Amino acid sequence: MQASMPVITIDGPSGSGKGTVCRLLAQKLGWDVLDSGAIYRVLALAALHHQIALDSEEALVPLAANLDVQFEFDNETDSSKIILEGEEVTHGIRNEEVGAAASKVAALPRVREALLRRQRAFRSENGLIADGRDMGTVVFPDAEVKIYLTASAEERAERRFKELKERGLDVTLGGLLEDIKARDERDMNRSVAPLVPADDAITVDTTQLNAEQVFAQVNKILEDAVLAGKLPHTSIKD
Ligand SMILES: Nc1ncnc2c1ncn2[C@@H]1O[C@H](COP(=O)(O)OP(=O)(O)OP(=O)(O)O)[C@@H](O)[C@H]1O
Ligand SMILES: Nc1ccn([C@H]2C[C@H](O)[C@@H](COP(=O)(O)O)O2)c(=O)n1
Repeated sequence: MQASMPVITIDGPSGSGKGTVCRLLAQKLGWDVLDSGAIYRVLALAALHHQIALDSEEALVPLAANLDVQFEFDNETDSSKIILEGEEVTHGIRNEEVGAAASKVAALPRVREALLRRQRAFRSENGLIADGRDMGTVVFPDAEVKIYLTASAEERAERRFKELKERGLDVTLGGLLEDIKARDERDMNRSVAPLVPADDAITVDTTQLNAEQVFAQVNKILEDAVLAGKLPHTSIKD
């Protein structure tokens, strides 16, 4: 069964370029993508809407278990549309406030447990590229290929600064660097599923690489995986 359902996991800290690589890979391979961070972000936004405290595991577990969220593919924009409780939140979840809130709810063990099945259900006959923090360690420990992307906090803050400025948001580089360091600290040091590379992950430090160079390195890793018999050669198109 596994050979027909390969999974590639891409884990790493915020701004390391996971989403960018996943999008490029999905376009190239035609595989499905799990953006697990979006699930935590949607849960955090739902908690904020319902005025549920971000450390209340008791209240967050039922919210997570019954989360009314749909990921709909939008042919017009060639991207996913996220609908929470009937309202589109595709862009509303992409800010630092929701990111920090997601990192807080994600630190609660029973919340993670409640979201596990929903994430594993993304495994698809097409093949799956899974983006997150614990894809290779917890959600898909049997993934055929595991990649860990990283970059210095300063470089990640610069990237985010550029992105948010282009979106017209009023942010400072210093503030974003603080946010990134706080998020790293929480995501890497929580008691459950902390952000660490899986033992069998290949690490790519993207600090000095542009997106094209990162994509080239990831492609090389996939080609090597085909040669090693970990991925079917039919799964990698030129
Ligand atoms: N190698 C790179 N060099 C420079 N900028 C990059 C690189 N990779 C991605 N970026 C840019 O950095 C920003 C963050 O990238 P991306 O969203 O892919 O990171 P991420 O790891 O998915 O972050 P998060 O976990 O917070 O969702 C984006 O604006 C993206 O265009
Ligand atoms: N597999 C995952 C994915 C995400 N999280 C948490 C921790 C992150 O800080 C937050 C937002 O993720 P992002 O969209 O920035 O990738 O969600 C996690 O704990 N596990």
